[in-house]
Amino acid sequence: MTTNGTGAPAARVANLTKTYGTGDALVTALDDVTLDLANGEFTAVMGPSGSGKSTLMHCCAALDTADSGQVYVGEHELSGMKDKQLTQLRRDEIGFIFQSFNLVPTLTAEENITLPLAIAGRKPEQEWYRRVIDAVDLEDRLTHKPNQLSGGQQQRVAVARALVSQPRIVFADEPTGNLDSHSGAEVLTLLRRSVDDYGQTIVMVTHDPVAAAYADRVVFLADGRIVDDLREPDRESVIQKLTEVSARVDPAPPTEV
Ligand SMILES: Nc1ncnc2c1ncn2[C@@H]1O[C@H](COP(=O)(O)OP(=O)(O)OP(=O)(O)O)[C@@H](O)[C@H]1O
Repeated sequence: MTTNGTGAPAARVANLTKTYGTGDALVTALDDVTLDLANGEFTAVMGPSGSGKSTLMHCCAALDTADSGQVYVGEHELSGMKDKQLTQLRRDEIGFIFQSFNLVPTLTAEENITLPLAIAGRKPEQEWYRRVIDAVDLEDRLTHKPNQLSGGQQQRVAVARALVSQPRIVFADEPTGNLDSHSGAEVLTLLRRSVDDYGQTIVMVTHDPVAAAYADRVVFLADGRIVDDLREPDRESVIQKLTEVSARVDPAPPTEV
């Protein structure tokens, strides 16, 4: 297996290209993308609809494969791995948070949180588990089923589920897309704290400049390419960059974001 050397970033893609369809229907979803995702950093991925954000995240998270280029998660190079190894990697090294929460409706909050560990035949590391439950502030909701919880509480369960196995990297796909701004802020604060307090690495796709401002870095995609990279973003600088990126894609005068 090819490795990424010592001191590797949490994840790295190198010269990643992915197309869909053929002939007139050919779409280049990713066009020679190279990106390092540093350990302990919170990265937001933004860009117009169809710019390749989900494709990039799915390739990084071993949920999809590219046509060419390399994807590393830690020291593992994904193209060299068999299906069983990829399943193990997803289980042991990667956490996922989806827009639609994706909780199991018949299980309690606590059972949902510990499900990935149960599947892996592992028990939660007790001290870490308590810290996660404490951080997501769900102590009195652990025996509730998802339909007895608000959207924000359900997403906090999903965040706890992603964090409890101490994955190398967490991928979040529009984690606040279905939440009101107050619940969204709670979830984003929680993600931010997991980076600041525990050194968690997070990659989040979002359309929301307010959500992106919680990150350390915002990577902008357009037409399958990385076209900008912003450090220490705030809402205004993100809106400014988004306007510039949209103008590059569509030469019509930029509209207000
Ligand atoms: N399964 C597929 N078959 C064909 N084309 C696809 C497929 N998945 C994605 N695409 C195309 O690849 C390009 C990138 O799509 P992708 O979903 O990665 O963009 P995105 O930036 O996540 O968009 P959005 O913000 O709308 O979710 C788009 O042109 C899309 O239509």
